[in-house]
Amino acid sequence: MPTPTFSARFRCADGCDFHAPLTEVVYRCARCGGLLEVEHDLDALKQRPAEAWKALFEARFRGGAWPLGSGVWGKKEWVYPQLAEENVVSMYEGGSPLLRLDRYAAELGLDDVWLKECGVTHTGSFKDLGMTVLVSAVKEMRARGKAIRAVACASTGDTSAALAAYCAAAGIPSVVLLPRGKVSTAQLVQPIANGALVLELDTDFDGCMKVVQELSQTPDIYLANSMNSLRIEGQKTLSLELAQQLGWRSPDWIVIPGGNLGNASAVGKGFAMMKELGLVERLPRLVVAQAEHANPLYLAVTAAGRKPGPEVEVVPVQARKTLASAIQIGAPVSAKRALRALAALDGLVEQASEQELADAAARADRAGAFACPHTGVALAVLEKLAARGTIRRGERVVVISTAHGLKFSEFKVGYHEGTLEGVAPRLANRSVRVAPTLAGVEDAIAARFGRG
Ligand SMILES: Cc1ncc(COP(=O)(O)O)c(C=O)c1O
Repeated sequence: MPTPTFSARFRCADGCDFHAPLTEVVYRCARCGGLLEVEHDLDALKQRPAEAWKALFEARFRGGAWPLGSGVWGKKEWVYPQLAEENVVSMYEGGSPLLRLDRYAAELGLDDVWLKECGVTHTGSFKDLGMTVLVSAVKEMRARGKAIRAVACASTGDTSAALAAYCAAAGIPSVVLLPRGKVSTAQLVQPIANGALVLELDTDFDGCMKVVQELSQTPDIYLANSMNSLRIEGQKTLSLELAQQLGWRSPDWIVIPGGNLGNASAVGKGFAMMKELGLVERLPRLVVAQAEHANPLYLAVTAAGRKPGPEVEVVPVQARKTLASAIQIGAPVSAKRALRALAALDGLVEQASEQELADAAARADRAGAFACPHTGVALAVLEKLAARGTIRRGERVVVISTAHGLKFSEFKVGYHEGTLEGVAPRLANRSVRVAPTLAGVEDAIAARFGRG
């Protein structure tokens, strides 16, 4: 049988009859102004049976064949099928570990808890998954003669790191708008090192987002935030990859931290596509976890007093300072997309306080993880749902870890030294200063573990 021709294009996510090729500079529907999504020719994809897709994806996974060994480009037909291979800008993203956290699960009265470590990747966060697609698309557009001077984003830190790295690899100028004083040192130094134009604005993320949207009205400055649905296509592979790692079975629950809410919608899209094409039999339930200091989705769903769905109106809030700085977002651009994913995946929204997120990260660390504060938000919400009996023993849970803990060393050190504002560290582990002698070391061991 000849290989079917796979294709994808933009369409209005709100259902207007608006379409555009992926090589066009367009972020919103020309009719209603709503966000776009990437629409795949599902009939063409269905011509290959589910078992054949699984075998193909597995054969490519983490292999040496460039770029198909990438977790994203190994699924190219489902992401951006028409992209010319020479325009792929890849840093071997994806292929991140899925850890089983047995000791942590036992503390919660659960027995099947996994951590999908999206931070174990080139720039240390899940943002690489979407950025490889977006920057590749820009390379393709430039190769076709489109005048794109630079690619720009507003960021709480991780998006800017990914944009700068992929643009540096491709030789494309990048501009990042950061809220001054609200990103970690490690996050700030990444785009600086990769040669981006780093602009620190005296505002919060929502303020940066407003400016970058105005900036990208100029067609030669391409917008790299996740309102650009090319990013969602790459992030969607997270679902495919974790299903693959679980033997093409959906977990019962996925718990994910939510800020601008692009990632939650990407996870929903990945599972919906796998179900439609027969790669998984059922959908998992989706839990979006928000920091109590930046919780517009939680407030909206609670106020509506109903299951989350697209009818819920999300009213922007002034996000307050949170240890989970990358999700300090009060006006989530992808709220509607995420609400659709929550409706499709029988979802829930919960929140976590600063104390809860910090303790949850420390608790998981005690069982071998090294959780960033955003992952801490998701873990704290898992702990609440387990305590409430919503998530039970015998159910499989995957928590999405969105960044590497090392990017947030100020948070980790602050917790254990007891210097985090408003947090009483219940699980602090202080280093012990001892005399440089055998007796000094033995005394310290005895003090912690008792005499042998
Ligand atoms: C580490 C980390 N976790 C979670 C998020 C939230 O993702 P989203 O904005 O897609 O909801 C972000 C980015 O905003 C992030 O950088």
